[in-house]
Amino acid sequence: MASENGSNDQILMYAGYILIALAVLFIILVYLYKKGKKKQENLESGADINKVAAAFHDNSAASKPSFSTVELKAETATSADYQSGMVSSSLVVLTSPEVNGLRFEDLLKAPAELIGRGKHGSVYKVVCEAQGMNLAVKRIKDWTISNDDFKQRMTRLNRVKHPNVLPAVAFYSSKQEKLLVYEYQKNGSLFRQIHAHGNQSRQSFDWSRRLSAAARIADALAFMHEELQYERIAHGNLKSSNILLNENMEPRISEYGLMSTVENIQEHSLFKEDTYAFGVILLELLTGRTVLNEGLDLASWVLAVVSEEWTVEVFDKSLIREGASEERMVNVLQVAIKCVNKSFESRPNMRQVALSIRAIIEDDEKSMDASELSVTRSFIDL
Ligand SMILES: Nc1ncnc2c1ncn2[C@@H]1O[C@H](COP(=O)(O)OP(=O)(O)OP(=O)(O)O)[C@@H](O)[C@H]1O
Repeated sequence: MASENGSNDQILMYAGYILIALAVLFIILVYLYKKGKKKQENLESGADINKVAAAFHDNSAASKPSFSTVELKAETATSADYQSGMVSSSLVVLTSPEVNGLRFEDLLKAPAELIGRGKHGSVYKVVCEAQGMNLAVKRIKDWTISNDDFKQRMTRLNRVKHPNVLPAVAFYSSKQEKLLVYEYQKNGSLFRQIHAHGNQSRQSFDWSRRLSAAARIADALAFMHEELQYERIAHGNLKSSNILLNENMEPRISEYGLMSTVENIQEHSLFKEDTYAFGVILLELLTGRTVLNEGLDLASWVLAVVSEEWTVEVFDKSLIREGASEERMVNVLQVAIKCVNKSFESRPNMRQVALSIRAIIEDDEKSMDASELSVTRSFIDL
């Protein structure tokens, strides 16, 4: 009898174990089902795309010189996601014959390298072998512009072309971040050209090349301002690191229209902000100094020096050494000082600035012709 009771207890105990095991199994199955469902929802809402993009950037941000996104693909989106077009459809490729067929996954697959972190985001160099080109991808986080407004702006900007403005070749937009894709410019920026000390490229950046760069940038800005006057899209973040140099060392303004916002800015001051920024670039070209000097911003430093006496002290020593015309440098300095006027109403618009610089170039050319003529005459006289 006692042994019968004992075996009943054992049966009950085992039944209890089985019940507990079944309950645990049930909980695991419910958890896995919910997780799978959530993943599907995320994919539909595009959250995986962000995850892919985030992984793309975080990986290179960890200062890896390059990476293959084969790992990232496994971690985040599956190849079925790509085939379904869910991922690639998020990248809007603007009309550009050079990047025909560029897809989001091409960007993700390609080796990438962080080349700079700015105030508004980071820039990555991406080598796209399929397209046979190098791209620069700018990632902007937390820009409050709506997706629709952003798309509208990019589409509008794409219709305004100028040889000295670098167009975006593609863009991607989500609530959290925007990606802008540009052609990579291997000769770097105007900032590097002006401020790269002690190397040959700076020495070769002589007066006529500086003046020509200034004229092209001014012409391009004047053109963009006129074309985009109605939509009120200015550059908004103009600086020498956003002026890139193409294969012929000609300047191309990058990131046009990415930062300019119309909120709280009076009707005409928006474009005059660009005039101010252009004035600072002129000062960098003239002085060879960076934007911050001895605790002062460049415009205040120049104004302080100039107000003491009209002086050549501000000019880049390498320009003096090469024998650049002091008169012409002073003319450009006068234009720059007008541009950085504290009151935006008193600043010229970019068309006026462009015309002034062209007039200075003409004077420069005339005086060069005249000096060549006098050299020839003196030879003849001999
Ligand atoms: N298309 C490009 N080709 C080559 N270099 C680029 C390209 N776009 C940007 N760069 C370089 O990448 C670096 C980082 O650019 P980024 O625009 O993020 O910095 P920034 O201009 O200093 O700051 P921000 O524009 O965010 O205020 C800069 O040195 C810039 O010259």
